Amino acid sequence: MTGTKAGDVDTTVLNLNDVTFRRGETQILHGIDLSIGRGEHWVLIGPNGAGKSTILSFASAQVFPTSGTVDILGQRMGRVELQALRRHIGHVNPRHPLRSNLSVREVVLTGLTGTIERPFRWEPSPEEIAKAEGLIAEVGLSSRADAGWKILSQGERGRALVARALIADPQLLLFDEPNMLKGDTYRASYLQCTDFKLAA
Ligand SMILES: Nc1ncnc2c1ncn2[C@@H]1O[C@H](COP(=O)(O)OP(=O)(O)OP(=O)(O)O)[C@@H](O)[C@H]1O
Repeated sequence: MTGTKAGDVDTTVLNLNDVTFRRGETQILHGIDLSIGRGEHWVLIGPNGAGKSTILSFASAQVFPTSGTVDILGQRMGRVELQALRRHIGHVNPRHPLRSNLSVREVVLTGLTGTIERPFRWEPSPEEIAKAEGLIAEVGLSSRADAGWKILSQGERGRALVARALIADPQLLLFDEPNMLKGDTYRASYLQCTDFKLAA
């Protein structure tokens, strides 16, 4: 879909080649080719149920396609350790599947481990905590840093997820349903995203 050459690790951050996705008898995606180069900004637009979130689940190294290949940051899914790959991807997912009641600060810190839950025995460094606090302030959540996930509003969760997505200085930043972020938060996160991609 772009002029970027597939497999060009230096300039291609994401490459989907002839990807299909099937669940049961239902063919959800078929024959998807998508190549995204470093520094490019893309928007996926389509009707409800078209498969946008499913494509983002491949791009974020969360879900394997039924067939076809997915290369993320020069690494082929199925041939790399997914958690290591996820640490380089910022994914703002409105269906963030957190089960425990981590605080905002802890959720943001899971961006460093590439996990949903806080890993057993993992302790962030003082520098990492300071970075989390800075991002929490940037998304306007400082007064909620100790609040548990379960009591957060949808908008507050969205802000926390933006900070989580940015904390590891990702090489690939994905927003699912960015319209859940309103006003200044959205603008701030978008500017961060733009700065990052221009610098990459
Ligand atoms: N694991 C699954 N099992 C069965 N069906 C699935 C699964 N994952 C996705 N689907 C179906 O695939 C279709 C595409 O879903 P997806 O969430 O990717 O759409 P979308 O384009 O993001 O939609 P929306 O704009 O409504 O968020 C939907 O009909 C959904 O029900």
